Amino acid sequence: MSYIVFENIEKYYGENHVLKNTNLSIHKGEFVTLLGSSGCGKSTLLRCLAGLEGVTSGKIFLDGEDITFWNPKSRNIGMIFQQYSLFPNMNVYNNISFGLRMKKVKKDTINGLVKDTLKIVDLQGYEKRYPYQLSGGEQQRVALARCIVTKPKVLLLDEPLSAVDAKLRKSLQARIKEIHRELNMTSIFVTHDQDEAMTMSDTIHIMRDGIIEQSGTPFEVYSNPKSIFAASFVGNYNILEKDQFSKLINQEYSTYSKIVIRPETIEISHVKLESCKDSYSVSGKIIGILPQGNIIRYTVDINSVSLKVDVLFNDLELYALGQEVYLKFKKNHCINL
Ligand SMILES: Nc1ncnc2c1ncn2[C@@H]1O[C@H](COP(=O)(O)OP(=O)(O)OP(=O)(O)O)[C@@H](O)[C@H]1O
Repeated sequence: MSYIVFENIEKYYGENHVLKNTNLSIHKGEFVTLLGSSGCGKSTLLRCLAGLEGVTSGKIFLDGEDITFWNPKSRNIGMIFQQYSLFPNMNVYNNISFGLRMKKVKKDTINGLVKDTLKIVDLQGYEKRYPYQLSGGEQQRVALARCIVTKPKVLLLDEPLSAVDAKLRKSLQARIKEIHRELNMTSIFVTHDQDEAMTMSDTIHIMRDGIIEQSGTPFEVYSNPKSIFAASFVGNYNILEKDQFSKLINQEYSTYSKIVIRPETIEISHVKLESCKDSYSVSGKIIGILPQGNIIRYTVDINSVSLKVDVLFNDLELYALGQEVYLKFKKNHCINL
């Protein structure tokens, strides 16, 4: 049975129709990511679950109970935002213990819980520091500690890493994943960063304009996007019109769809690559070279059609602008959408 269920959710802000008959089910212990462009309703969905916003219509269930009209406190849901939102006048201990003190938990119990939680977020010894004495990453870990110390049923993370630099972001991603595994806490993560979604999630829900466009494991949505929108969100697909594709393979291609091909599935060589029944072989000229970390992205012109090809940046062959090259790609890697 699903642990969290959004059932036919409609949400209007005045005239603005934000959630449009949104349906979504999440299992207990799952790490789920909502991935979508700015303004598509990701935060609104989280805020409705936390009870910070009411829904216009529809129902929300948590652990078998209809919580649609429950007040936020009784839902037992923790939420972390992009802004660290710590109390600036409280030290780390008091920030973390705040929720427990409000619940009138015994002092000894609080001490134990804060100590255990500081260990989980790797901040032992930071109890007396104030937020201004912490780095951005440390502040975000305190915010995480403050949230998990009350053992919420669900952890909501609304772009918690968008304000930290790229390197720290990677290590916090890993830490959040570890904590999720240790505590087996059902978590919903919001991002518009596809790499982050791929790294973190058991399931990705791609959201578009208030509806869930596609759901699946990172592998499923990456290897089998169901729409051009989904393809443009996960991976860097070559998206070709039918006419362009026909020009590319130099034969009439008889579907009315668009064709998408992932750049890393295309083989490139300076020698002719023999075609076979399950693949296409073409030749073209390098018209663009773009190093991207450990990958080089070549743009190749084939019969006036541009194709991006990604190659691992190792000590194998490099190609020069203007060079004639041969490409080969499998027919089952050409996805019709
Ligand atoms: N409190 C509010 N009052 C009125 N409109 C709002 C309110 N909160 C959000 N909106 C509008 O609802 C729409 C969805 O906003 P939401 O914050 O859910 O999007 P999002 O997908 O989380 O975007 P982002 O990635 O930019 O955070 C936007 O058009 C936004 O302007």
